[in-house]
Amino acid sequence: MILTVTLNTALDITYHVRTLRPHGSHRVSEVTERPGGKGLNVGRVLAALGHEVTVTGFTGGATGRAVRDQLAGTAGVVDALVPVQGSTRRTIAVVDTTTGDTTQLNEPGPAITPAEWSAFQETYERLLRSASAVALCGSLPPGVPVGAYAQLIRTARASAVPVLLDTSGEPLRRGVAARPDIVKPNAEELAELTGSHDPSQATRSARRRGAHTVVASLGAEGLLAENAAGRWRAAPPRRVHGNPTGAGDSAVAGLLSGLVEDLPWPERLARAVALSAATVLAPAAGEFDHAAYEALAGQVAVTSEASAA
Ligand SMILES: O=P(O)(O)OC[C@@]1(O)O[C@H](CO)[C@@H](O)[C@@H]1O
Repeated sequence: MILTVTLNTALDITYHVRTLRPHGSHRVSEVTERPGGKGLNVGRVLAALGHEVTVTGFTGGATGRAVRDQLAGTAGVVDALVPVQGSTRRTIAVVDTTTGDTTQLNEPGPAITPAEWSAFQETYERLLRSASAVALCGSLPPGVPVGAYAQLIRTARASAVPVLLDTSGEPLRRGVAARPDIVKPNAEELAELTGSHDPSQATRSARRRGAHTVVASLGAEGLLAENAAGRWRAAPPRRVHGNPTGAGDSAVAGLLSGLVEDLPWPERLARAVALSAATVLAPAAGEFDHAAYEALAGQVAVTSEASAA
């Protein structure tokens, strides 16, 4: 199975409003509630692609129960979430239906105790024994050490399980230094990590810091990937409009499925870009428009660039 880790799970609430105005009062025309946090989205997309998935991380309180109840109805996803005393956070995405822009509000998450963190590490080590790959995704809730991902990467590497990291800030910096197989930052996270706003320079710099393969998500422009074998750009055939929440998570699902199927890198990237675009066309994170995915899959342009120095 593929294992995804979401230490800061969420109940994702998406509101649609006609025009979002700061200081204004708004009528919500549509609301959806879904299990969220990046790794849960990755897991749902992987399951929809036909992979066996186990999700772990922390959940607690009434929001945690809502997350678990919905996951229980998701075919192909095994729930190995670790219960905690605190309450799973809510994250709010407000979609302005006039402009198509999305505004996000992410709560910090529950405080995790040292005993809960230890319980998680035991669960993680046990699950790694039957994992073909693991993805470590999203922010850290309060109480989890900032070097948590670095530690989880070292554990995965010691168990010879390929590991992908998708996070930001200091957890990303420390995680990259622990030499993950793949790191998938967006342009902003990559610039913060490396100090460079030039994606080509920044991917190279992130590799020098320890990541074997760097896959940078560049929004509507697609992906830029670099490893010892080469450098590729993968771009969707056209700009798609919709809710981008979770588009990066679908790209991660595409990369992981390609990894366990042992696809060549250009095919992995094409799949990741098609899934990502098809997610923008779906109303909520962790879902994608299947017909659009099928249509886009053959239309992603992947070009090989001069190899990295
Ligand atoms: O606060 P984090 O963990 O960085 O991001 C959380 C989050 O915004 O990311 C997902 C979309 O990628 C949402 O499902 C989720 O709520």
